[in-house]
Amino acid sequence: MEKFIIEGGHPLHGEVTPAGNKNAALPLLAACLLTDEPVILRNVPDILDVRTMRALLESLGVEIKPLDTHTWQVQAKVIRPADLDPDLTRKIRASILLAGPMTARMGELRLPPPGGDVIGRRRVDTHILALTKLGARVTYDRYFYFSASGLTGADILLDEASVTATENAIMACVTARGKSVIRNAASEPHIQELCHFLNTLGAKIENIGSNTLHITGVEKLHGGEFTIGPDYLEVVSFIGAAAVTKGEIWIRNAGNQYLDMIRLVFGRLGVHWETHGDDIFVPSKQKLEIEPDLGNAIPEISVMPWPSFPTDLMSIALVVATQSKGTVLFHDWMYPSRMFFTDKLVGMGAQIVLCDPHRCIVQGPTELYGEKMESPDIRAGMALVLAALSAKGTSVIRNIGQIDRGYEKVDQKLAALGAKIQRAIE
Ligand SMILES: CC(=O)N[C@H]1[C@@H](OP(=O)(O)OP(=O)(O)OC[C@H]2O[C@@H](n3ccc(=O)[nH]c3=O)[C@H](O)[C@@H]2O)O[C@H](CO)[C@@H](O)[C@@H]1O
Ligand SMILES: C=C(OP(=O)(O)O)C(=O)O
Repeated sequence: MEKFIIEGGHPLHGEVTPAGNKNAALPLLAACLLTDEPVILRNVPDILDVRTMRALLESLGVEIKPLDTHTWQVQAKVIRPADLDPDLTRKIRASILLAGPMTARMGELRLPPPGGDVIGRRRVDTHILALTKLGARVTYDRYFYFSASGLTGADILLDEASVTATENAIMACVTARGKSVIRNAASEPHIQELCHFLNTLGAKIENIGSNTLHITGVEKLHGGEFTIGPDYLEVVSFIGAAAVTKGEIWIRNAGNQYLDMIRLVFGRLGVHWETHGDDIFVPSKQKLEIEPDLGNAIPEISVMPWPSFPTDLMSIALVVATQSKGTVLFHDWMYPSRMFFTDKLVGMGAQIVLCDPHRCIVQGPTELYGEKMESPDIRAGMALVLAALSAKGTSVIRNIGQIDRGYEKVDQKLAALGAKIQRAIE
């Protein structure tokens, strides 16, 4: 196991470029199963989850040739519905994304339970609803078994706007016979990217970015090239890191088109940034002050499906709030375990009342002090890094494999910005 040792109190300065979006890279890699021709993917992030997805795809017979660190040639020329290693599927939530393309192309997949962040129950019912609607049979007895003799387009109403279920439904629809409509579809940036990627391979997906997708099935997809967009979660993590250390940074190729709602919410915490083309400048002279609602009411930051504020950024926003003057209520109804890491912030000196598993009140600003902590999940882990960067003294964060799942070389990027951070083996 590895850990980070962080000496806090050093403002970040300089510039940083985000890696490709983890939650786009994973479905795009899975979608390569839909064609037997070569696909070139650029800006593939070098992170643990992507390595796990690579191992899963290779076990199905997919050939993956890195052309350089971030460019892969992927070819699913001859694939087999092999038994997948449960130790691998358990590592990532995105292993469920093999179900749509494998059922579409091979007519079967035996899938051990998917894993991912331990942040509460993670339903797969919506995936089953979508695939069943297209004519697949799904059985579950500790393992999932998906089978089909050809899929037929359908009008699918998702029972919730699940991100990965929408992705599975899209991948299953693009080569299904006839037309499909996916209603109550999620529309996160990675879903939009998956649609654009599939269209470059010959798919016919319309209304991209909306919650009603229209898909006309095509017989076959061909090869192509695609560049994965920047990870907006990493971009905002760096904005947060600059704000809590009172630093001043540039973020290059930040993917500004996806940051509107996030800018609104961070603005309410007193964090502002300038956009220069696709770059971001976070100035050091920020008055971190929480903006109350009308009538001086305590504001609430609540997560919602896209285009609203994403759950994956709540932990980062929460740490920023500990450094802003005022009071704010955070509400994450999606996951029941994402707020428990607040006890670690309280241990560092933050004033937080955890009202229930879904709600907490933060009052700031409070001085934070270095602590020994464990990273419980990817986003809370990164949030603890931010807290440690702004704290007085030295912090130790263990179990950083959680952070490495989704953040590429985060310690090196922070060190280049002037942070005093070291990676060490336990
Ligand atoms: C690999 C990947 O892409 N993972 C992301 C994906 O996970 P994932 O696709 O697993 O998450 P889902 O969108 O399915 O749902 C997240 C949680 O919200 C609940 N829910 C969701 C929508 C809804 O309308 N009603 C509802 O109750 C689900 O039951 C679940 O508990 O999306 C999540 C929500 O943005 C992110 O946290 C994950 O980082
Ligand atoms: C919850 C997350 O990831 P996953 O769905 O892959 O567990 C995340 O990226 O914040």
